[in-house]
Amino acid sequence: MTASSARFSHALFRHAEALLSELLCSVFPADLVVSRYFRQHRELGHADRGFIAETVFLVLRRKRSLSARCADELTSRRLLLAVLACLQGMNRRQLEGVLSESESKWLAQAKAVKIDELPPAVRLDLPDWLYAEFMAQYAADEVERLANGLNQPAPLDLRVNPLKTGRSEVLARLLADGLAAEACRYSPLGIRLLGKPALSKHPLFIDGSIEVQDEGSQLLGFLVQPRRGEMIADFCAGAGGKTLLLGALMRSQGRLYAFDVAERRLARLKPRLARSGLSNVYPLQIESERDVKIRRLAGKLDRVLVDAPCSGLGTLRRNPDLKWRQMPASVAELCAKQAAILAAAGSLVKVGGRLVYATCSLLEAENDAVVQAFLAQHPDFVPCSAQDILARQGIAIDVGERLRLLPHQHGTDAFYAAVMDRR
Ligand SMILES: C[S@@+](CC[C@H](N)C(=O)[O-])C[C@H]1O[C@@H](n2cnc3c(N)ncnc32)[C@H](O)[C@@H]1O
Repeated sequence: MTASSARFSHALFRHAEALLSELLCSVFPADLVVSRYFRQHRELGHADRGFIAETVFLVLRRKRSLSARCADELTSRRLLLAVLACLQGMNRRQLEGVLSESESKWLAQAKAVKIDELPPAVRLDLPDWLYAEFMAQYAADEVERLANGLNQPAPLDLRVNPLKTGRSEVLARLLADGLAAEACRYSPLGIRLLGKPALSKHPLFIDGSIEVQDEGSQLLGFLVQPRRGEMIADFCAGAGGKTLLLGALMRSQGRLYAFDVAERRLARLKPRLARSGLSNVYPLQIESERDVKIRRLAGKLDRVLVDAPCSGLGTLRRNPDLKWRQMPASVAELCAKQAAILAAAGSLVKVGGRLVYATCSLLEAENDAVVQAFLAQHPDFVPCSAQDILARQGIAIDVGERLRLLPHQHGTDAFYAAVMDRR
C-alpha cells in the first residue's frame, strides 16, 4: 500500500472517478483539467488532492496495460479499481464499500492477468507507433528502461535565483521548514524536493528566491551560457521558465527578448518576472516566426534560444496524456514548424554568436533531423559540444555533442539540445 492509498475513502474514490471520466473524454491537457476540477472543489485539502491527482495520473500513465486487465468493460470506474488493486496494492478489505459482488469477481480476474505475457507496447504502456519509434532509435532493453522511466512520476525541482540568494541558503531554509530537499546532481542552481509540498505561499517563492523548474530545463539555460550586457532572445519563451534563468545568468544586465506567439503564455511570465527582480527582460508577442517586429534584430543578437514547440513526449512523467494524444501526423506538422522557427531564429544571430535548438521530445524527427537540415542549409553555423560547454561551467555530464537527457539515466525529463555557433 502506498502512503496515499492509506487515505482512501469512498468520497475520494467518487472524486477520482468523476475526474477520470472528464479526463478520458477531454480535448484539453490533463493538468488543465485537473486544476479546473480542484478549483471547482475547493473543499478538497492538499493531501486529498494529492491522492486524487496521483491516482488518475497513474491511470493515464498505465492506461494500455490497465485496459488489458479490464478486458471488455472499459469504464473509468473499472480503470480506477484496477489501478488501486493491481498497481497501488489495495486489498478487498480496503476497497470494501466501493466494490460490488460482481466487481470483486472481475477484479480477481484483472489481478490474475499476466502482464509479462502481454505484447511489449501494451506492457510498457506505449501506443504502437511510439513503441516502434523508440525501437528504431534504441536497443530493446533501453526501450524497456526508457518506458519505465517515463512511466514514473516526476520529482519536484526548484531553481534558485542567484540574484536573490544562494543554493546553500535555500537548502538550509527548506530543511529548517521541515521539507526534505537535496542539491541536484547537475544543475548548480537546482534543488530536488523529496515530496510534493505546496510552495506557492512559501516566503522563498513569494520573494522570487526560488522557481519551479525541472533540472533538465535548467541545463538548457547553461548551454546558452549568457553573459552580462549581451543581447539575447528566448524565441519561444512561453511562460518564461528558461527566460528567468537566462536573465539571472545575465545578472539582469543587457537585453533579453522573450518572444512567443501565445499572449496567454507570455502573460503568465509577468508575475514571475515581478518576483524575480529582473529588469532586463522584454516580453514581445509575435504573430509568427516571420513577424516584421523581429526582422530589425537580424544579425544583431549574441545568443538565441529556440525552445521549440514539440510533441512534449519527453515530459510524459508530468503529462502522461500526451502519449495518447500525439499521432505521427501531429508530429509531422510540428517538425515543419520547428524547421521554420529555427531558420527564423538563426537569422537573428550575429557572427560569433550562438544558437541553441532544444526540445522536450524524444523523437529524432523533431531533434537531430531538424538540426541536420538546418546545418546543411546554413554552413555558417557550426555545431559545438554540449558536454564541453557544460564542463567549462563545472557541470560534469557525459552527453557528447548533443545534449540528450533521459529520465532513467539523468533523473530529469527528457530533453534534447544542439548548440551551434555562427562563424
Ligand atoms: C516548449 S514551449 C516553451 C516553454 C518555455 N520556453 C519555458 O521554458 O517555459 C514552446 C513555445 O513555443 C511557442 N510557439 C509556438 N509557435 C511559435 C512561433 N512560431 N514563434 C515563437 N514561439 C512559438 C508556444 O506558444 C510555446 O509557448
